[in-house]
Amino acid sequence: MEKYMMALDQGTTSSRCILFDRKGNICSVAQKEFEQHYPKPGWVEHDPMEIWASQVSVLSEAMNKIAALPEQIHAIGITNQRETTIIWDKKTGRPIYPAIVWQCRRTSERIDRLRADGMTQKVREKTGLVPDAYFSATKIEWILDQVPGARKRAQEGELLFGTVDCWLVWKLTGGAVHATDYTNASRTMLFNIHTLEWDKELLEYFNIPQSMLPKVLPSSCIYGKTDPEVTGGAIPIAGIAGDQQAALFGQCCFEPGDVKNTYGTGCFLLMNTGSEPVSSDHGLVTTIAAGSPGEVQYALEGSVFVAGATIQWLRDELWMIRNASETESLCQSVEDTAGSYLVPAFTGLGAPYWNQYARGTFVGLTRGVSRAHFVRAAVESLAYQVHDVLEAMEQDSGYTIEILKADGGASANNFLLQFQADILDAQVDRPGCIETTALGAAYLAGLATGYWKDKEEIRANWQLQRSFIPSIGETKRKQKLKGWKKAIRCALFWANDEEE
Ligand SMILES: Nc1ncnc2c1ncn2[C@@H]1O[C@H](COP(=O)(O)OP(=O)(O)O)[C@@H](O)[C@H]1O
Ligand SMILES: O=P(O)(O)OC[C@H](O)CO
Repeated sequence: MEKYMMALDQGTTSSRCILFDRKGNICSVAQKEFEQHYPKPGWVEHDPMEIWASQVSVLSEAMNKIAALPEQIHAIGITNQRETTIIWDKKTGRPIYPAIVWQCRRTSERIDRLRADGMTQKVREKTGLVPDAYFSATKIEWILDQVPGARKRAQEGELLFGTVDCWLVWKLTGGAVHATDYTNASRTMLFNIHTLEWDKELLEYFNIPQSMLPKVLPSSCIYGKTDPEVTGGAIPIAGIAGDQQAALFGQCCFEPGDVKNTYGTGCFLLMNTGSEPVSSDHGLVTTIAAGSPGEVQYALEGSVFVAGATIQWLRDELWMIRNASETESLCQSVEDTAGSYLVPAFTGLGAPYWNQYARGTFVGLTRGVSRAHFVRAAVESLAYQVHDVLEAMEQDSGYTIEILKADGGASANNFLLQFQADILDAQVDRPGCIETTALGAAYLAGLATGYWKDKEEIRANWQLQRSFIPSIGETKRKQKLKGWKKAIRCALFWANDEEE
């Protein structure tokens, strides 16, 4: 009887379930988009029950598509949008507030206060992170402050916190397991990445009771078994990793210096730095990477908040395109952007700028700018943002990045990857399977349960689909980048009335 490895990939805009075989081939896939809520400018929320319902529905759909039985699922690996914060009642299992999504800016001013309190350096040293509303800590604090009675209930042990992986594990195990993994914990701004423990001083600073936090385990280990009521049989949950660390693993970036970039809702460039954390002087964060059983590895990360989301915006708000893939031929239909640049700083700018008050801008407009030029400027903005992060990464790590491994939904766009190679002056490689996030989660679960023997067996599955080789001269490249840097300067501090 054929056995499969199941990956549950709970992303920002959709929930996916993929069944893989031993070669890493996709045998079945099901995907469901869910609703994004924007209750106020800069706020982003999800309904945790909708996340759960969509995840369970794709789980069944993926199995039904190939008539797979529960006993054919060797194990489950979970990967997820990171930082997104859910707090629920331990007894009823009901969330006490919507999920506050990683993109949400509601706690920006709280971060200003944290900086004024002189906490920046401490946070950096302990957690590896640049203080920002992006991470979970201020989101948890906000819910405990704003939901009537929440802090008291948390102190009395009635409430639980979890990132999305933890929420799914809790639901999948029928409330038996409250746990997360090192990679997700390292995104909360409450976890000490050196001691691998929740940090008491930070918990005290944010007034968050430790009793509401999950147990933290390695990414590749058995967390528990699913409730047969939910999955039709008890299946081991044997891997968890935040989606970007899962993609790093799925791309087989096992050695120090290996780099991948995922082009999804945002763009996330990660470099494996091995068993020692490397700290950044150029606006990157230090984070925990997913390791095979028994090892802890670190990564440097540059997070770009808005990437593929720009393409969705063109489709849903501006009605410039009907679907994302249309952008490729539109971009190719014009020579360039006619001198225009789009900076999609819709929720501020992440790495390497970390400017909470930056906002989107479109500059260089002339009467000759057409829809195709606009769309091309939008697609090019993904590549420029990745360029800025990669430049910082080379400075921090001391490595020259000659090959960038690409994945994620928008990496299907050939124009984008060619432009990326041009603007980086580096080769960009796209693997046969761009679902590397899900694949990484499957690998982690498979290594913990013996479905795959070791990393070497996994590495043999990685296949190149296409390489993109730089094709523009240095003068043109520098000229384009100069325009981009000017555009960035226009976007910085836009939403902060006190800054000039
Ligand atoms: N051919 C394409 N060209 C440009 N962008 C694309 C293309 N296909 C998908 N996208 C963008 O990629 C994103 C979806 O990628 P995915 O990896 O599924 O994201 P996530 O995991 O963040 O939900 C969407 O924002 C979509 O607009
Ligand atoms: O869901 P994605 O792929 O946009 O990833 C979101 C990141 O994990 C946020 O840190």
